[in-house]
Amino acid sequence: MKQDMSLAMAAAATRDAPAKIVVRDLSFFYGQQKALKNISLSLPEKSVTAFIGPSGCGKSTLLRVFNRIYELYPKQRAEGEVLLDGRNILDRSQDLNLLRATIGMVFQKPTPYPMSIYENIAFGIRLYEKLSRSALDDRVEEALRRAALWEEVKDKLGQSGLGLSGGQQQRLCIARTVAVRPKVILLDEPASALDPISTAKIEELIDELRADYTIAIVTHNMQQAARISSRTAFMYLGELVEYDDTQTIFTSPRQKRTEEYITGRFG
Ligand SMILES: Nc1ncnc2c1ncn2[C@@H]1O[C@H](COP(=O)(O)OP(=O)(O)OP(=O)(O)O)[C@@H](O)[C@H]1O
Repeated sequence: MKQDMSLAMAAAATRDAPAKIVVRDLSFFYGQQKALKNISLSLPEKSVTAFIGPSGCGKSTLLRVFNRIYELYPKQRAEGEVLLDGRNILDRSQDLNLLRATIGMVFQKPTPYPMSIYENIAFGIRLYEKLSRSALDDRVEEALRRAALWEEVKDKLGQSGLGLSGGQQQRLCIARTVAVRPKVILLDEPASALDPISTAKIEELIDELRADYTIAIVTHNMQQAARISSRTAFMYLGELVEYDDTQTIFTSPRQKRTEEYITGRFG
């Protein structure tokens, strides 16, 4: 009941929030295969939007378009527009390094760099800013605190990030993303490789980050989508089937296919 109330409040706040990202008629191709079909939707600012749908429906592909990771692969291309604060990030003139600092991404498998915990955070900051050692120390601490990891690592900042547990590694990756002060954070199944306690920590963290960042999360876990997002998009075979307040999607979806999916009748 408490959860229903807070979701309803989050949804109401989201309805009034300005759009941070506006997707217009977006299609995506892996060679000849059209993996996203004319998607249009807006992500409200400072809120969590969840993307759900059966395997292969295009959730990760959509997230990968938002920071143009696909550019690394020659046969992949996007058509349409993705406006961030009104500017089309698919435009050729967009600086990709700047884009990836503005729109950070965390993957399913924790991917710390093979360097110290401190350097995992400091490395990205140094790419974009020239800071004194003490200012850098402060930024590293701030990022680790934001990711609820500081208390666990403050006495071993010089040790390898690879020596942390899976859940801690994932929070380190979130800290690394937050450290460069992005506007948007993309999370691609960030907790699916983690145990329930680590998953709960990541969910708590997302709940805190929503106050400052626009967050898009792909998840297979429908309870997780219901717990942490205020808007939910249901995708199927590269199409956006339904997009609404999370509570509406989970309690009274308009499309039959959405209902079948959330009630576990397919997928
Ligand atoms: N690198 C690739 N090359 C060719 N086709 C791809 C590639 N990556 C994904 N696809 C195809 O694009 C479609 C969408 O895949 P995508 O990974 O975005 O789906 P998804 O909803 O995230 O799936 P999952 O939940 O299993 O991660 C699928 O048909 C998939 O086979």
